[in-house]
Amino acid sequence: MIKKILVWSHRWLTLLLLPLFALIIVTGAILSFAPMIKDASSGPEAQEPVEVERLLQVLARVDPQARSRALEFEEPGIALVEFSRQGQREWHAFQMETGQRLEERAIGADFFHTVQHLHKHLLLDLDIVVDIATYLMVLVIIVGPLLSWPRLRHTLVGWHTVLGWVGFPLVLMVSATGVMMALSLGTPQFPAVDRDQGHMPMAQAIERAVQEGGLTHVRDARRMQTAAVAINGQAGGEAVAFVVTRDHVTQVGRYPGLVTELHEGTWAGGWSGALNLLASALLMVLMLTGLVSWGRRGLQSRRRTGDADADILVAWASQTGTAARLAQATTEALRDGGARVMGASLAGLDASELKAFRRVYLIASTAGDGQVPEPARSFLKALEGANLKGVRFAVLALGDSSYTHFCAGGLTLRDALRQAGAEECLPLVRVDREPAEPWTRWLQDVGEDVGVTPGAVEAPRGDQPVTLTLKRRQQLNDPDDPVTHEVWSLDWRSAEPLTFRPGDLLLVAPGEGEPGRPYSIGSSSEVDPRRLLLTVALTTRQDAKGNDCWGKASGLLCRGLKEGDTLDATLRPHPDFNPPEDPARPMIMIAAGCGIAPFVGFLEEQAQGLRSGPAWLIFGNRKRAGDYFHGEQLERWRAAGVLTRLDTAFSRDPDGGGYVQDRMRAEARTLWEWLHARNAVLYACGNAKTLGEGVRTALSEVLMEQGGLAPEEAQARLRQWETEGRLRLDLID
Ligand SMILES: Cc1cc2nc3c(=O)[nH]c(=O)nc-3n(C[C@H](O)[C@H](O)[C@H](O)COP(=O)(O)O)c2cc1C
Repeated sequence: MIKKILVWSHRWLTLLLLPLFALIIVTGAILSFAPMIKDASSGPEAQEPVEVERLLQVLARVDPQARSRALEFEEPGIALVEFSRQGQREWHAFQMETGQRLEERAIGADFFHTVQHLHKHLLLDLDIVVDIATYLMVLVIIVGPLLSWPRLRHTLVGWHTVLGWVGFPLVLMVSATGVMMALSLGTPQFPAVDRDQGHMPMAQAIERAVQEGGLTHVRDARRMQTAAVAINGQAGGEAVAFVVTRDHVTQVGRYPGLVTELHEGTWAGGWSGALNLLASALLMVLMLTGLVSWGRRGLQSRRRTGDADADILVAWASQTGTAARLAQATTEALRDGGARVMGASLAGLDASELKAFRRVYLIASTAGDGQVPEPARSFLKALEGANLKGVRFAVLALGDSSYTHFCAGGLTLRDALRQAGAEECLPLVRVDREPAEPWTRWLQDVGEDVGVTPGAVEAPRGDQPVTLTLKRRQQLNDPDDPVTHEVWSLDWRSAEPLTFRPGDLLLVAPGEGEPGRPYSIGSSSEVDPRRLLLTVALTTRQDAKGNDCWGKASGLLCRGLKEGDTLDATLRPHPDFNPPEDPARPMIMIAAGCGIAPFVGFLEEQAQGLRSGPAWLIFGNRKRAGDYFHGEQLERWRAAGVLTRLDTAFSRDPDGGGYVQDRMRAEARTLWEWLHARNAVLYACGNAKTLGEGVRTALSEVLMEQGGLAPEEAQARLRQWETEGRLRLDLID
C-alpha cells in the first residue's frame, strides 16, 4: 500500500508538474553557466580583501553616479564592477590604481538576470508557485530511491534507477538547497528591507558599515532588493559580512551563505557551476527516462491488434489456434468494410473491458472433454461476479460433433455472458469441424449487424490431410522403471513434401469418424519437408470394469502401429506456438515430460542455423536415468552451443532439484533479464493443471521479486505478455 502511494506520487507529481519542473531545471542549467563563464573570463580571485579607503577612492572614480550593483576584486589590482545601464546589466573591469577601464573585459549579465528571474519568479512574481514546485520536486527525488534497488540493466528503467541512485546526492543537493532558500533556512537573517526607501548607493553602504560595524576591508559587495547592500569583508582582522539598509547595519555570518552558494554553484567558482550543470542534466535525463518508460509501458498494456478508437471487439478463445486465426480474419474483413475493430484473445481481456464496445463478437472453440480452451478459463471465472449489462455480443462456436459435448466451450461462454447481463445480438452458430464455410456466412451476418460490408478476406489456411509412414519408433523412457511414463519418439515420412513448423499439430483419429487428438510436431519442413517427428505418451485409463486400458489414439501410435505402417492424419497449423517470427529473438522453452515434443523441432531449426537468437531450455521430469527424453541430443546441442542454456529438474532423483518451476525461481534474475530486458519469448508446453499453474505462479513471483510489481500488477503483466505473444502456453488437460 505504502509502495503504491510512493510510486503514484513519484509518477503523477512529475507528470502534473512537468512543464514547471522542466522550466526550473532548464533555467537552472543555464544559470550554472554563469559562474563558469565568469571564472573562465576573469583572472585569479584576489586573495586579500581591499582596504576600505582605497575602495572608496576607486568607487568615486569609476562610479561617480552611484549606479554600481556589485563589485569583486581580481589579481593584479583589478576591480570588477557590475552596472545597470538603461535596464541592461554588465560587468566592467577597472585598473584600481588608475581607474582606467579595461574595455576588452566587459561581460554581459543581462541574459543571466532574465533567466534568473524566470527561474525564481517565472517572470511574474509567482514565487509561491516556484516554491511549491521545488518542495514537490524534492519529494519526488527522495521517493525515487525508495522504489527500487539499483540494478545494472540495459533498459530505460534500468538506467533511470541507476542514475537516480548514483546522482541522488547531487540532485538532492541542488533541489534541497532551493527549498532551504525558499524557507530562508541557512541563509543570512537580517531585518526586512523596506523597498520604498529607494536605491542604496554602494559607497554609502560601505561607509555606514565602516562607521557602525568597524568594517576595514571589503572582499565583495552586491546590491540586494534595491534598498540594501550585502558586504563581505573584514573588521578587526576577522571575516565579517554585513547587510546595510538606511535604517540598519546588520552583521550576518557570510553572504550569501553556503546554502545559496551550493544552490548557485558559486562556492568553488567554475567547478561548482559545472557540478550544478551536471545536476540539472541528471534531473532532466531522469525525468525523460522515467516518463518515456512509463509511457511505453502504458502503451504496451493497451496494445492489442487493432484501431485505437475501436468500437467493435472481435475476441477469441482458442486452444490450437483455429479460432484465433478466424478472429483475425474477421477483424481484417470488418476493418476493410470501414469498421473500427479491435482483436483480442480472452486471455488478455478483463471482463469489464467488454463494456467499452458497441458490439462484441466471440469465436470460441472447445477443448478437452467439452471444456472452454485453457487460455480463456480465467476470463470465464471472472465473468462470475461481473455486471455486463448493456454489452451486446454474438458467438461463433467451433467444435466437432463426434465429441460428446459438441461446441460446449462456446455454449459455456455464451451462457456465462448472458448470466452477467450481456445480451445476444445474433443467434449462436455452431461449426462442425471445417469452419471456412460457416464462418463466411457468419461474417456476412456480423457485417450486417455492424452496418458494414465485410471485405473479401479469405478463410485462413486450415487443416490439411496427410498420409504418413512410420519409419522408426523408439521408446524414450526406461521400460524397466515403473516410476516413469511410457513415452515414444515416432519418426514419420511423407511421400509428398509438406509445409509445417515445429509446434504445429498432427491430429490423429484412432478410428473411422472419431475425432482427432492433437500431437505437437517436433520437426520442421524447412529442415526436411518429408520428415515429421512426434513425441507421444501412452495414456492409460480404467474401463467400466476397472481394467487399465490405453487411450485410443496414443495406444494406436505407441503400440498398435508397426514400423512401415501408414497413417492418415490431419496437419493443423498452430502459429501461436511456432518459434519466434524474428529469428534473432531470444527464446525460453519450458517443458515438463512430453511437453518437450515441439521444442526438439525448435532446436532442430536452431541447429540448422535457421535461428540466431539465444535459446534456453528448462526441462523437468521424474528421473534423469529413466525419463530424460531426448536427453543425449539435448546435451549434444548444449555442448555445441545450439542451446545457450539448459536447466533440468528431476523430481524423483535424490539431488534432482524439484520441478521446472523451482528451476525458474532459482534462475529468477536471469529469467527476468531475458524476458524484460532482452524481450525473449517464453514457451511452456505440458499439462494444464500441473505445469500451467506452476509456470504462471513462478513467473508472477519472478515479476514481483525482480520487477518490483505488486501481485495484481504481476497478473496483469502476465496477461499483457500473453496478449503480446511474449508468453505462449501450450497446455493440454
Ligand atoms: C483435444 C481436443 C478436444 C476437443 N474436444 C471437443 C469437444 O469436447 N467438443 C467439441 O465440440 N469439439 C471438441 N474439439 C474440437 C475443437 O473444438 C475444434 O477442432 C476447433 O476447431 C479447435 O479450435 P481451436 O484451434 O481454436 O482450439 C476438440 C479438439 C481437440 C483437439
